[in-house]
Amino acid sequence: MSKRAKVLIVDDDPINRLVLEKTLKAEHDVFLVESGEKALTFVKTAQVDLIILDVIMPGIDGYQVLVELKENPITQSIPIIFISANRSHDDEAKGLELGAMDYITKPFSPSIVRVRVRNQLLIKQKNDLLEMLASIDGLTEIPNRRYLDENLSREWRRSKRSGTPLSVLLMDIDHFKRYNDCYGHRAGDECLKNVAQALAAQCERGSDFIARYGGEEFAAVLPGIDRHEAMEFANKLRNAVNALNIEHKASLNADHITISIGIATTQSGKVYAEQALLEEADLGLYAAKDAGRDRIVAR
Ligand SMILES: Nc1nc2c(ncn2[C@@H]2O[C@H](COP(=O)(O)OP(=O)(O)OP(=O)(O)O)[C@@H](O)[C@H]2O)c(=O)[nH]1
Repeated sequence: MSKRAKVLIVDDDPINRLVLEKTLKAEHDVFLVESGEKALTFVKTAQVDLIILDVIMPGIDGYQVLVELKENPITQSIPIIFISANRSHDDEAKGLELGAMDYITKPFSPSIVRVRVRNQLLIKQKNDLLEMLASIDGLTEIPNRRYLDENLSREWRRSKRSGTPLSVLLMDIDHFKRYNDCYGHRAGDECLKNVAQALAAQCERGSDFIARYGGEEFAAVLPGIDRHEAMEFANKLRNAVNALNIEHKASLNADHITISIGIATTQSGKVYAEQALLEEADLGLYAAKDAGRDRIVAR
């Protein structure tokens, strides 16, 4: 791995904790907790790349910790290696069936633990890369529709649970067919790429993102942002595209590339359902096009 991985060791036996720490600390950043409860609290606030989990512990046991980690979308992809004095095949099978990546029996060989941890971290790194590649649009290099659908769904549930607003923006490049016809498809691709990068560069908060919705359409998902703030953000996006000043002599509304934007917010008098949020933003976009393009309409 290019950077040191963070490995959490969960074991109620202080000697085991020390030996595991000594085994791994030359290669990884190691954190130690002595119970399942503390492990669950730890992963809520700290990012962890791998967990070595004792099975038998006072309080909640390793199996239960694993079940809870797998139920939480934030922790479900952390690889878990069980470490246990239980040498029965049934126990090992149970651990693996619950979703552990590996099962090591005590007493363990430090050199084998080191290699097994390294292997699991490599698998995790490759899985993360695949996941990332599957979520990025090949042309514009911003998140794709798949990423949008998954994350909008999650943000919508979070907004519903917490009662905080969620705004969605749909954007479309104006008269893009005429741009392709005038400058050619390759120039059209280049234009899409530049517009996408300019839009994505406006997302300063980690929770906001802009994805390619399809063709020459983009969507922004803004958790915690109300209608007024969404309007301000949309203005920033529109200005950013105008500032690119990409010549478009075939456009019917300007001499350069412009975008139209529709906005929908969960708390604008109505509480929209997840899909209705996109449909409302689309109605806003349609109204912005209808009113002359290069403008914003909030629903
Ligand atoms: N170059 C390029 N063009 C694309 C891509 N995806 C979609 N398009 C083009 O985008 C154009 C969209 O055209 P329309 O939906 O008619 O809309 P428009 O010309 O932008 O007009 P308004 O939306 O009404 O302002 C079509 O000509 C598509 O071929 C792409 O990946 N690359």
